[in-house]
Amino acid sequence: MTVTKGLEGIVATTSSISSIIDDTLTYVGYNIDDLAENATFEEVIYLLWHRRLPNKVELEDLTSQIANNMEIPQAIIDHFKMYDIKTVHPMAALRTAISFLGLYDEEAEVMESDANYRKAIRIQAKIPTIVTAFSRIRKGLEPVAPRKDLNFAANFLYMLSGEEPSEIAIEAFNKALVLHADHELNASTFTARVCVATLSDVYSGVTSAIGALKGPLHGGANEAVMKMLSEIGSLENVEPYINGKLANKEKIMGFGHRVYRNGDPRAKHLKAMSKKLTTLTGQPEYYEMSVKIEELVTSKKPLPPNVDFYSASVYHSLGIDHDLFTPIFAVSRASGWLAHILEQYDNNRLIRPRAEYTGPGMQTYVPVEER
Ligand SMILES: CC(=O)SCCNC(=O)CCNC(=O)[C@H](O)C(C)(C)COP(=O)(O)OP(=O)(O)OC[C@H]1O[C@@H](n2cnc3c(N)ncnc32)[C@H](O)[C@@H]1OP(=O)(O)O
Ligand SMILES: O=C([O-])CC(=O)C(=O)O
Repeated sequence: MTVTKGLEGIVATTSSISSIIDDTLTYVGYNIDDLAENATFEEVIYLLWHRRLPNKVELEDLTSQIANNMEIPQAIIDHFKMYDIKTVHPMAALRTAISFLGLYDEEAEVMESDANYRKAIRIQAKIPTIVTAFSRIRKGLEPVAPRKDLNFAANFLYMLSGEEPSEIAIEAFNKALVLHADHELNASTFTARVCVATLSDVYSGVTSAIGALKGPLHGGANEAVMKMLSEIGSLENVEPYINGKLANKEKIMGFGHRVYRNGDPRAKHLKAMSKKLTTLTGQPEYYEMSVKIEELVTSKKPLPPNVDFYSASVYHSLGIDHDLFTPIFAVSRASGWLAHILEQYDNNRLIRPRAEYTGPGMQTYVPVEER
């Protein structure tokens, strides 16, 4: 048996959803740069789920299906109100809420592909409502109901703050959603596929994926980047802080990637947005610190920034609480998870690799009294 730690380089499935070839990311053959500049998140959802861009009617249909499904069961709101949620991480709340949501879906256990598609719509539509409701309830505020006249990005920002967001904020948030939507066989997507490959249900697949995204080596890195920026606090402190971390062999969050070797193509878009938004909101120091960290880290190690690095200062500039950064990643990545879940069902085989055993050799059972 040959063990490949972390399954590096192992090709575990075929997929027609997204690809990373020579450091270029495409969704269904469309370069991420093209989509980031031009597409709405709703178009990307359609693209990932249907493997083609929608025409106007198809896009309107998907948009209205999402708008009609954004409300969440009162039980989820009551549940959030029941606990002292100030100490609960929003990713833990989201993981629990998606699982809970499955209890309110009459089709949860129906495995036909049409029913699975309908569940995909419902989950995608309700994720922003869940995240924003949680955020408001823990601040002692009432959740804000979604509005049918706002697009996906605008609705999220509106439900979060209760105020209509600016065009600049909507455009930036939409772009962030587009950039995070899918990423080949990343850890959370793989988790979702492993789960549903047992022919478990869609809610189980998404719940498992949220658990995997939460970790700081994956989606949790964006919150960790913001923690680092806050700890650093000033331009002068960048060098001693980063040098100290590297000397202690600690990881610098938001840097490195399992697949990209010459840089993550999404990072440049977030970097440009970070520059624009931090300037607009009068907090240029967050961008300046980030650039200095990038210069320092890349001068010492072949570790370019990944998608999580500049997204931290982007979300911070949008006035979003730092522990909501990873739930926002989930709001976007749900579209990719759901595409992969549907693809897995379409061509399923149980995913079950092997482990090389390294424990003791054969032993003989000894009764507890004799041990
Ligand atoms: C959306 C996403 O999931 S993007 C990734 C988000 N995660 C992060 O930003 C966390 C920081 N980065 C990392 O931990 C890693 O780079 C990962 C998890 C992204 C990729 O991990 P792997 O491919 O397993 O690389 P691995 O952790 O083995 O690192 C290889 C070498 O580079 C070093 N390295 C990798 N990333 C970093 C980093 N961010 N800071 C410092 N050193 C690093 C490792 O210490 C290791 O060094 P060594 O060979 O001297 O022991
Ligand atoms: O692909 C990965 O390993 C992590 C990543 O960048 C993502 O999920 O967006």
